[in-house]
Order: sequence, then structure tokens, then C-alpha cells
Amino acid sequence: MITVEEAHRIVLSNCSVASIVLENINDVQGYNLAEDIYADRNFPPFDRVTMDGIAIRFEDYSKGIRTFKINGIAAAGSEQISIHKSGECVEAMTGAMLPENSDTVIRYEDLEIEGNKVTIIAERVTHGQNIHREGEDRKKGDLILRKGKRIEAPELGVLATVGKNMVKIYQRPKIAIISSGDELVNVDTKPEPHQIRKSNNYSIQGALTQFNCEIDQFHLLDDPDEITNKIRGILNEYDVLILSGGVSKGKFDYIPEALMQLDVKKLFHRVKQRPGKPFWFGKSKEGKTVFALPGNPVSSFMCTHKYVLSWMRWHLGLTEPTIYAELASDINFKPNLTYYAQVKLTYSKTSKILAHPIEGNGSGDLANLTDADAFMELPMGKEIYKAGEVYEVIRFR
Ligand SMILES: Nc1nc2c(c(=O)[nH]1)N[C@H]1C(S)=C(S)[C@@H](COP(=O)(O)OP(=O)(O)OC[C@H]3O[C@@H](n4cnc5c(N)ncnc54)[C@H](O)[C@@H]3O)O[C@H]1N2
Ligand code: MOO
Ligand SMILES: [Mg+2]
Repeated sequence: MITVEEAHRIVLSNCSVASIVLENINDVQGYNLAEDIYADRNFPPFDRVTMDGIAIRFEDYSKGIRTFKINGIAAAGSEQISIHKSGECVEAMTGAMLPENSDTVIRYEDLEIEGNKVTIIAERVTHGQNIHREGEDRKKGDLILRKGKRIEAPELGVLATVGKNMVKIYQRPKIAIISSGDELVNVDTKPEPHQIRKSNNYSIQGALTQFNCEIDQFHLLDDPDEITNKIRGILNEYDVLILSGGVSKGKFDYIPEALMQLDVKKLFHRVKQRPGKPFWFGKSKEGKTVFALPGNPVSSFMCTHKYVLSWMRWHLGLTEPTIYAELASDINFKPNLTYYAQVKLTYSKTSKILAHPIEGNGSGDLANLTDADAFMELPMGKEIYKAGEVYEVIRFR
């Protein structure tokens, strides 16, 4: 049996970063950027007029000139035009390049126009008003989107602005979530007294939706041939297999044997942790990744968060901040295992994150998870974890 640290290291050292593909900007929303994006021009690329009106030299205004002769019109998309002499102005539209030799824009609402004469009626005009200065937001060459960032609507706008019609993204893996056990029936089925409805599939899938991957669900009955044949087919089609159940010491726990028959190399089986001790991890010859999680709902849920999500983030070039919390009350845990205590998190006025233990009835008690927010990772080698001590937490909401 290996330690949690060892298990986590093996999982990540057997995680290749996703292949990088170049996709059209119309097809990348929800993916993670696989390249740093830099400003190809200043943001904005020129002094941009922000209100429809006229552009003048503030010097004329400060000398008391209030009526100007209009000598042209600067439209958004037209090349830059100039003001040539004092007392002249140019009509300037929002989005236009600020006319040369001008430095102040007054909107139409503050003007009276007669023929080609315009008089300023505004109470106050300030130098440089109604202009979005070149490079005010970002400078040419600035890093504006970092590799690993998830592409949502705002990022699409910036990618378009810098001309990225083809974008490098991390290809997301195809995932198979596979439950196993004769006792399990579908959510829409009325169980017999000896049966239960499948739940792990939903909670595992729920933990993975953040990555927007293609996920399919499968179920295996406790039949060695069925298990081997079905997993063989799934291994051909999917990049990541997440099984739950059938990995402990039971007579019908066929999964490790089946995986061995399918040449999936066992990288470890059993970890010094609770819940999740019987966790099995391996890789097929073709490089497919197999997480065979313990069947108990809290075990599979914890292993999903501690190991599978870490693998996914690494694979997709994502980083996740480590969160620590302070224990609000003592926890006693005798076995020499790393203990993942379920906790509810609150935030003290001194901006501390407090972790309140939510005991529950062991790793079969999936309902207890609905009262908790995270697992607090309590390291091996202690039996009492005192209030006030700080430990890492793995949030699941
Ligand atoms: N003699 C020993 N027995 C057990 C040990 C051990 O070390 N020695 N380990 C215990 C621990 S720890 C765990 S965790 C479980 C894990 O067992 P399996 O991975 O073989 O899981 P199953 O036996 O298939 O099922 C366990 C339990 O979970 C329920 N289950 C399974 N799949 C689902 C699902 N998709 N949705 C909801 N519930 C599910 C199943 O009905 C069982 O009640 O082994 C202990 N035993
Ligand atoms: O591994 Mo366990 O402790 O029942 O989840
Ligand atoms: Mg079992």
C-alpha cells in the first residue's frame, strides 16, 4: 500500500499534457488556451473618438473661441484627417481616428450648428475629453491571455481583436465513466429490496463537467467476461476510463483481474488513505489512463477530486490554487492513514476559512456529502487533529 503523496505523484507523472490542436476561433469556446496571446497592436490602436461631435484644438477654446468653421468629417474607418488652422474644427464620429492637431471632442448635444458654422454651448469643456487614448488599455506586445485560460465569450473578443482566427487549444480527452455491480439499477428504476440506484456515475460526472469533455456512461454487471469484453471496447474508444466499484477484496470484485487481462498496467493498487483505500490506477499499452475507484460513494467522490481532477488539470494545462483552512473543532482519527474528513467551510470576520467537521457514517454515506463543502486532508502519523490547526482542503463545491 502506498502513501497519498506517492499515489498523487504517480498519477501526475503518468499524465501527458493534452495534444495541442489548432482550431478555428468559432470552435474554441469552452476549451483551454494552449498558447500565450499577445497584443499585436496597442489597445486601442489609435486615439479613438468616443462621442459623435466635433474635434477641436483645446488651445482655441482656452483663447475664448466658441464658434468654429467645419472643414471636414472624420468617420470611423476613414483615414486620419487634420485640422489646419485656428478656429477650424472637424466633425468626428465615435470610433474614428482623432483628427491630427486636435485634442478635444465635444458632442453634438453641446453644440449649435448653422450651415458650416458650429458654436459650443456647453458650460464646461475639458482638455482631452471624449478620447480613448492609444494604448491606454494594453500596449503592443503585452501578454493579454495566458496559456491554460479557459476561453469564454470575453476571451473570444480579445482573440478576434488580435487576429487569432486559428487558436491553439488543448484537446480535451474523451472520458468513459463506468459503474459496476449487480446491485445497481438506473435512476428511473424502482429498486428491488436488495438493489440500489446508481449514484457514483452522476457525482463523478458532476465533478468533471467543469472541463467540458465528451463523457459517456457505462455499466458492468458482475460477470468477468462481460467486464473484460466491455472494457476492451471502451479502451479503444476513450482516453480516460473512470471505473467505480469492484476493486476491493470481494468475491465479485473482478475489475483488477480484468484490467490485467487487458494488459492495462497496474501502477498501484491500495493507498494509505480513508476513504478510498482500494483505489487502483493504471495505464494501457496505448497510453489510455484508467482510474478504478472504490465503489463506496464517498470513496469514489473523494478519489475523483483528489486524483482525477488533478490529472485533468495537469492534462489541460490548468492550475488550481491550493486552499487551506483552520480546523474549527478537534478530530480524532486513529488509523495510520491519511484521512479525508468531510468539512463545512465558513469565513470568519478575520478572513479565515474555518473547517467544521461533518462526521457522517463512513464512505457509504453519500447523503452526508450534501452537508459538506470539502475534504480536509489530515496527514498520517497523528491521532488527534486539534482545533486551530491548518490543513489543505479539497473543495467540491
Ligand atoms: N475485507 C475487506 N473488505 C473491504 C475492504 C478491505 O480492505 N477489506 N475495503 C473496503 C473499502 S475501504 C471500500 S471503499 C470498499 C470498496 O469496495 P469496491 O471498490 O470493491 O466496491 P464495491 O464492492 O463494488 O461496492 C462498495 C459499495 O459501494 C456501492 N456502490 C458501488 N458502485 C456504486 C455506484 N455506482 N453508485 C452507488 N453505490 C455504489 C456498492 O453497492 C457497495 O455498497 O470495499 C470495502 N471492503
Ligand atoms: O475506502 Mo473505503 O474507506 O470505505 O472508502
Ligand atoms: Mg467490493
